[in-house]
This record gives sequence, structure tokens and C-alpha cells, in this order.
Amino acid sequence: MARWVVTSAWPYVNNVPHLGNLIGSILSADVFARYLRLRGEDVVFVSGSDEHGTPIEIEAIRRGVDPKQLTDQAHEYVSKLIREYRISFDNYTRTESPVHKSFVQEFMMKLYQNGYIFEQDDVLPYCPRDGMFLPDRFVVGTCPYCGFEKAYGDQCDNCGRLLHPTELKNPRCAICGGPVEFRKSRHWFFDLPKLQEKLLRWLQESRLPPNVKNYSMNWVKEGLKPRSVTRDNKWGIPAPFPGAEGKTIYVWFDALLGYVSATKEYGIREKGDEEFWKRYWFDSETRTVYFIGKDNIPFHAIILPAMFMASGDPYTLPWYISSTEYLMYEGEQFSKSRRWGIWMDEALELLPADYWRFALIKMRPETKDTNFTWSEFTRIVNSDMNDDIGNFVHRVLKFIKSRFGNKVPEPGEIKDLDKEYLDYILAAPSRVGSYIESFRLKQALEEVVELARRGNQYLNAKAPWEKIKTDPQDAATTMYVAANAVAELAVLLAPFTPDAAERLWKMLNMEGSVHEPGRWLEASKPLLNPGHTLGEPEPLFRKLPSDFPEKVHELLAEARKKVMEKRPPLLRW
Ligand SMILES: Nc1ncnc2c1ncn2[C@@H]1O[C@H](COP(=O)(O)OP(=O)(O)OP(=O)(O)O)[C@@H](O)[C@H]1O
Ligand SMILES: [Zn+2]
Repeated sequence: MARWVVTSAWPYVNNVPHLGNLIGSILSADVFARYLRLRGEDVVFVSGSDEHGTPIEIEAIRRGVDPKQLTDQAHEYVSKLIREYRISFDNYTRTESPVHKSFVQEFMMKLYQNGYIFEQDDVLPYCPRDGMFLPDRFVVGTCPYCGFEKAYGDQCDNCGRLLHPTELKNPRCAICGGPVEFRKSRHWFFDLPKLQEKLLRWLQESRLPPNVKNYSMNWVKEGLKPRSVTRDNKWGIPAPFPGAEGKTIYVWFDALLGYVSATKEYGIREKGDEEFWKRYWFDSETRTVYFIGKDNIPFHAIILPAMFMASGDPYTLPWYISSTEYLMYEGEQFSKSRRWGIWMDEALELLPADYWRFALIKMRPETKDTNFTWSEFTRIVNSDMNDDIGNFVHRVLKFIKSRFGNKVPEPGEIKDLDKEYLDYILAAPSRVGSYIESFRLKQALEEVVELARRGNQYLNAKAPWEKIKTDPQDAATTMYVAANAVAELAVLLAPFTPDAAERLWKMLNMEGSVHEPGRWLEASKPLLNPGHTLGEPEPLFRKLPSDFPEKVHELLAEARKKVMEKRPPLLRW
């Protein structure tokens, strides 16, 4: 059995995560981690709040407070939301965690000692009106590669290229909008060109998906440039290099190492074991899986593996990177900094987490940018969740309660139709599982819906409500098969809608929790025996009114007003 480390990109805490962050990273990772645990695998699932860097520093200066004071509250608020969405992190930590800060300093010193960090004057944008160097997202200009006019100093959000601020055409200060000057400042650089060949070979041989692999290989082939790992910011992890006093570590180098430090912190806290993390990260058999949006590809497929290589320690390199395209809202990309989208907290004011989890997985932008629309959301809730799954469950449980004394009937002769559906449901865990294992979460959930759809067809074809009068044995067989399909659904829904799955488990009067390790494997045999007494049936999901898409903007405005009052200052606008 392999060990797994499942990770989700660290959300920047300058805002509440939006539905794009959820599907691009947090939720997709959770479905995968939950699935692995249900298979009894050894999993550590980590992420945390990314809190350093300029946007938060500037916000703190503007408000005249300490940035940590702002992020303490923001991290707590986001952590609570993550729990409310049932994201099953083993450790959701933060970049201000002491374990993380010292880990980053020690790690960066290793790169320095191994000769991968060199010191050099950098020419950086400076705003004479604001009196400061403008790092990363604080200088905006035209991308030299694709012509996008709102590219940032470190990356173009349109074509995804990593940039140096001097490459931008017509660079302007993002704070005041005026032109920038370029001034010299001493910085410490990561010598990526030294790793060029090694990276290329690894990429070539890796099992990364084609979109990640091709993009990264092209980028490496064009020739890697050294990247500066320091910044002139005060808010961040102090750079540990001799002579670098007053500089901090660039947020990306800081946050990427969080995957490792969060595992370390988890081992110390939960197992009292300082060395726990090495059993995962220093074992080439460990499968590390990263869930990210496509703009994060270069950092995970190039920078992070390069850092691991340069450390000289036996880190396991990324086993898989599942990167999504963008979820769009009304034609534009969800964005924290531009405050565009639907936010995790306001969504919960409208409907419980399961609805968002289900609908987002069904809309997961796996192959192309995908528009989140309220009409599609309504269709998914009303048709897939209610008409297909909810209705099937209800029909089966109600009928067994009214006609079989709420006990799973003893089946009679298993005929063709029965066998066909029974075989189909018992093969479902492996069918759904293989889609999850190939990171096709959307298709995996579609298979779960299909199981219920076929269940409804099976009931219609077998008509047990007629047969109970003429051939009660056959009605009993039908309901035995159908009841087992319902139990199967509880297990298959567990990674996707954990609360509904648990409620269904209780309605079936099953022992323990549906989320127990190994449950998925048990489900390849019938889960319900004849004679088993079921619990009380109740509706699994509820429908949205048909005018929901028209009303939703009004509902959302109310919800936003309400959550703004609960949010801590940094997240309020
Ligand atoms: N619309 C989206 N669809 C899918 N994934 C997304 C989307 N927006 C962001 N992500 C992913 O969410 C993760 C966290 O991103 P981050 O906290 O930087 O938020 P952001 O919305 O991208 O911020 P900003 O808009 O300010 O750049 C990243 O992996 C990112 O790729
Ligand atoms: Zn570009």
C-alpha cells in the first residue's frame, strides 16, 4: 500500500475563497483524499492560509495595524468555512506557523549551502510617489509574450508565463497608476538554469498529465532564468542568507514549502513525532498529489521540483498534478483581488455545503474554462440530485417501509433484469473509483447519478407495486436489489456529499459511519442482508423553486450583506 500526501493550493487570505478556488483546489483535493481514505489508504491531506506578501502588507499599512493581526482573524474565519464545507484536511495551517517559518529558513539555507543561491543586483520597479519598490502584483503592464495589458510583475494571468518586471511593456504602479522607475536593489537568486537538464529529464519521464507536462517542458526548453527568492517586503519570512538582513522570502517559495512543513507540523502535533514527515516526503514510493488551478502549473511542475532537487535531500517529486481550467462567473474569471464571484461564506447562507460540493464537481472545468450559471446549478440540484438520486432513495425506502415492515426482503429467484442491475451496482465502486483515480471527478460523479437513474428505470420496469399483488416473490427480489443500490449510493456519495451520505447511512440503520476507512472496498459486495431493519426514511435533498435563477441575485445580495457583518476586517468590503 502506497503512502499518499494530498495537497491543495494555499488560498491567499486577502479574501474569502470563492467557488473557483473551491473547485480548482480545495474541494477537488478533498474528494480525492476522502476517496483514498475510504479505500483504506494511508493519506495525509494538507494545506493552509497563504498570508505573506504585498497585498496584505499594504492593506495593513493603510489601516495602520500589524498585518499579523489581520491575518490571525482572517485565517480563523477561513478555517471555520473550510470545516463547514467538510473539507477533511489533516492539517490546515498557515504560513505564519512557527514550524513553517523555521522550516522555510532551514530549507532555503540548504539551497544556499548547496550553491543554488547567488547574490546579485536586481533592477526593480520603484514608485517615486509611493516611495517603495513594487513587488510582483504591484506593477502592471503589457505581457511581452501575449500582449495582455494587465500582466503582473511576476506572472501574466493570461498566458501563465512567469515574468520579470523589466520584461513588462509600459509598466505602471498598481497603487497610484503612475509610471515606474527602475532602481537597483540587492537580491538573492535561485539558480534555475543549473537544474535545466535534470528538470527536463524528470518532466519527460514523469507521469504528469499532458497539459501540465507539455506546458512545462516547452517552458524549460526555452531556457530557464534565475528567479529572485527575496523581496524588499517587511511582512514575510526573514531571508536567512548572510547579508540579506531586512529582506524577506518571495511568497511563492514560502507557500510551496508549506506542503512539507504542514506535514511536519501534523506529525509533531498528532503523533508527537518530529521525523514523521520524512516517512512521507523522503520516500520515493510516496505519491504526492497537487490540486491547483492552471495558473499555478509553473510553480508546481518546475519551481517546486527544482527546489526539492537543489535541497540535496531525497524528496519525492510530484507524482501527479491535477490542474483545472478556470471556473468563470458571468463570463469573467472568479477573482479574489478583483472581488468577482460567489464566496464560500455567502453560498452557505443560500444552501448547505453538500449542494455546492455536488454542483461544483458536476461543473468541474477539467478540459476547458466553464461558466458557472444559475440555470445549470438549478438543473443539477433539481434533476441530478433530487429527481435522480433523492427520488430513487425515497421510492425504495418508502416502499420497503410500507410493504415489507421496513425490513430488507428476502430475494427470490434472481432473473435477468435483477442480475443485470445487481452486477451493475456491485461494479460501481470500481467504475467510479477508476474515474477518481484518473482525476476525472466530474465523470466519477456522473457515474453515481447514473446508478440512481438506472435504479429508477429498474423500478419502473419491474413495477414492484403491481407485482406485490400478483408475484410477491418477484417484488421482494426487486426491493432487495434496490435496497442494496441505495446502500451502494451512500458509500459512493461519501467523497462528494459527505453529510448526505452519512444521513443516508443512518436512514439505512447501518453500523458506524459511512466514512470509515475501507468502506469503498466493502461495497463491491451487497451491503444489506435480508431481514435487516431499516431506519426512518426522510428526503435526502430538497428542490430549488423554478424561479430560483431569477431570484438568486436578490438572495445573494442579502446573503452578502449578512456575511459582511460577520467577517473580520481584512475580509470585509
Ligand atoms: N476561477 C478559478 N477556477 C479554478 N481555479 C481557480 C480559479 N481562481 C483561482 N483558482 C485556483 O485557486 C487556488 C488559490 O488561488 P488564490 O488564492 O491565488 O486566488 P485567486 O482568485 O487566483 O486570486 P487572484 O484573483 O487575486 O489572483 C489556485 O490554485 C488557483 O489556481
Ligand atoms: Zn502573457
